[in-house]
Amino acid sequence: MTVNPAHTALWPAPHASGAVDATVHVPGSKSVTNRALVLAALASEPGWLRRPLRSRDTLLMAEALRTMGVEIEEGVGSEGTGEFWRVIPAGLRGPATVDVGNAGTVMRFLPPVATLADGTVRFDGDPRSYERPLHGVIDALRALGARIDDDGRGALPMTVHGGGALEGGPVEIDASSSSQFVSALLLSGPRFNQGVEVRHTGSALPSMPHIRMTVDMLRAVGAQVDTPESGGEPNVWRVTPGALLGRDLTIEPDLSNAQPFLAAALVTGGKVVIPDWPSRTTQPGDRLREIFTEMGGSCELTDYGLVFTGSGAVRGIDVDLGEVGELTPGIAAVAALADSPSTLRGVAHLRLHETDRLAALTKEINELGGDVTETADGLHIRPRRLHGGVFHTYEDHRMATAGAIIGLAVEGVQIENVATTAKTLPDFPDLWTGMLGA
Ligand SMILES: O=C(O)C1=C[C@@H](OP(=O)(O)O)[C@@H](O)[C@H](O)C1
Ligand SMILES: C=C(OP(=O)(O)O)C(=O)O
Repeated sequence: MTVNPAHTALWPAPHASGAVDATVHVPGSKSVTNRALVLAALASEPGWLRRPLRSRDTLLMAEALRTMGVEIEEGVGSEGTGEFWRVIPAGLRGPATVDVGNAGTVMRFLPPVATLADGTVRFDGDPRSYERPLHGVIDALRALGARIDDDGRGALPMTVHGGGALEGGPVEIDASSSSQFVSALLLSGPRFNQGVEVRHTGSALPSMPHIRMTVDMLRAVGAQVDTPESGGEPNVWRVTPGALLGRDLTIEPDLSNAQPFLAAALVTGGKVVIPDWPSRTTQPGDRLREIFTEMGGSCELTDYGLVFTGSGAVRGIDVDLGEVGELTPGIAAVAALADSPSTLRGVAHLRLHETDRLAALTKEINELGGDVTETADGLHIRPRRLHGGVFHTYEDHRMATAGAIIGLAVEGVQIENVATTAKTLPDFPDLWTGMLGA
């Protein structure tokens, strides 16, 4: 096996010599960009995405849709409007091969789309993608009338034999390992002959804000969606069949990717401004306003954006992160630098994210001298004086940014493969050094 030198390269994480004071323009949301691409591809007229995120996960999504026949033109708008993608839907077709990389959104959102294609669509990806749960999507699609060949594990690689249409209707799934199973079925639901009714039957469903994001974005393109919150049964979502509108959508900044920059203000007692922070959003990163305030900061949401200020003190926290699991690595990093212990709960499913995040955080923080223990569904973090060393990242973008947060406060931290941040934030190293005024 050849080793990619980028994967073993070490990046000296910059140490902050004082309080940071910066404005950071954070690129667009991965979750919004990839939903917008799917919905635009399924629409009955062209649509626009403005300021889309250009990162590995979103470029994989765009490329996959292109291989199924969708046209996506890229351009730059007039002054100040930034880049745009114009999506021109077409009859979806195979044969096609989709590389999902290690993008949960691509591997889960596209198999339902592929059932609508005329022809076979082969799905493959990074080695880790073979281990990430997909059974909820595969079993549900089979129950709704799709023909799918996999190797019997209910995982990648697999082939969807698209028949040009899918019957759809009611289906039960256990989405306790990923909310993306529910989002995947809902996103394509309007295009199934009978729509779809998804009933989650397992234990706690993680990442509810991401399901709300799916529902909001479906409604914005004209879909009719009934949800538990709109008076329906608990754990049941129903999408009525119907055509989708093309939309002109400006993508919000990725609030989960704003996390390391806010954390920088918190751990250095400085100030960071994130322009264009939305006043209303379904992004889970919006919970950072509350979580990082409890950990010692304060924030003000203005018309310009979010102004976040650290106080100099960093406090531990006891918090259930089940709704906002993707924030866990950054919160764990801050917790390791706090003045009191933390307990992070409700995130057992992170063991099947980009890497086993609970094991990776425990190992890497402890190797810098920390005291972290894994629990059944999270982490106990007792802050200790940390020292420098190599912070391994396991091809996980959020491990790399977590290590960078620790590096601000601890001299001599080296991040392995910082390039892995390209999954959702290719500009990370430049934004980070820019924030520090380097
Ligand atoms: O739908 C989405 O865009 C996402 C849902 C969540 O997945 P899980 O429910 O699998 O945690 C989240 O962690 C992921 O980063 C993005
Ligand atoms: C879990 C994540 O990604 P994915 O969309 O691949 O599930 C994440 O970005 O933290």
